[in-house]
Amino acid sequence: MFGIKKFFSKEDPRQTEIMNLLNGYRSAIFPMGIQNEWISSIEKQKSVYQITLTLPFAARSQQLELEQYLRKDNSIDVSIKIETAIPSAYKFKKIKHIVLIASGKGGVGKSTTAVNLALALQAEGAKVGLLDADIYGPSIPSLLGLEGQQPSAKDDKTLNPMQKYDLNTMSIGYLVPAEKATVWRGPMASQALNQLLNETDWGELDYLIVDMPPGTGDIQLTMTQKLPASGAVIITTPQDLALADAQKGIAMFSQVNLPIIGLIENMSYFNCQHCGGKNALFGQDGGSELAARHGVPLLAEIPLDIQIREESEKGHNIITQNTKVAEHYTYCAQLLGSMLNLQSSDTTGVEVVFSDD
Ligand SMILES: Nc1ncnc2c1ncn2[C@@H]1O[C@H](COP(=O)(O)OP(=O)(O)OP(=O)(O)O)[C@@H](O)[C@H]1O
Repeated sequence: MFGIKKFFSKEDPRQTEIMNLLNGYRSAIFPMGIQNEWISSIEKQKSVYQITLTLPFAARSQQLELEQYLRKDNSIDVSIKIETAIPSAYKFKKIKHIVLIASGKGGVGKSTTAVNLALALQAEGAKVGLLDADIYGPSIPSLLGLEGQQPSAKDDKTLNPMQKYDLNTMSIGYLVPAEKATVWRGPMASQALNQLLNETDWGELDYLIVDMPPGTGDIQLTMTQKLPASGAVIITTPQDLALADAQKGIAMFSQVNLPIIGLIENMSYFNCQHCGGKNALFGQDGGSELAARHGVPLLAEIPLDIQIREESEKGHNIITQNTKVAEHYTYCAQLLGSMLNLQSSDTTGVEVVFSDD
């Protein structure tokens, strides 16, 4: 990485002050501040300092918070531009990170969360693919409004991914009628996943988000072992049964030494339309307690929201609609990228602790 100093036109104490302030900034997304090698340039144009940051994870919309921080407490007039350059150690083909989205139990909103996280990562500046590994119940085609469409062949051996909202996606649902896949036995399902992963021309991706089949049985374990993943995100709801199954998911990934990037509690609460208050209809704090018990980050508490269900059913992109609900996924995507960056950095690895219970 380049040193910031060479971009200074001449010694300006304000530039050093900005650098120091950015180094000292702390938030959940930047637990260790903005590092010097991420500051590409600081240039004064008229009275405004133009700052370009090149981050190793996708967090484009952090620009506003950082500008506010520099302006408010330190009265520096700044304009920040955030670029993304995720370190390019390819884990598989030209894919930098494969991230598994899993749940111990069906119906907790795993696929919906996988799609919205993929879209949020993309909107924040990453190049993203989405692989539907839920061989028995593929829902990615309908969540992206691509039902009934089929991918084209690149050559005898390779398929072009289906594209929607700038995501590259592949699903068994594009290739086989649903009733056929549901009768497949474990080895066939696992082989189908292998083919979807290996025989798709994914192109260059920062993240490949994989929507795993629900559950923690042999099929999920075999699939996990076959995927060269960087880590897993577990989706749960606050209900006791879902939490108990999420715990089994944590145990399954620990068995194969796959880091848990974090837990997402979906359908956490409901915003009452009348009083505006939060209604914890499925229980309270279950996700945060489970995360704390296992030493994994809680990446988000996503509300039960009618807009999520309605827009998902229509295959719409809720992330680009700038809704309140989109903010949850955006923040979660930034946190996921930041955690993954910390986990994959040699010097600053986050220790993930698994307890026996
Ligand atoms: N936060 C939410 N608010 C409202 N509805 C939601 C939310 N999350 C998911 N849903 C809805 O819940 C239903 C189940 O979601 P989804 O299909 O994503 O679950 P899943 O865990 O992937 O299910 P399966 O395990 O069967 O594949 C869908 O109708 C979806 O629109």
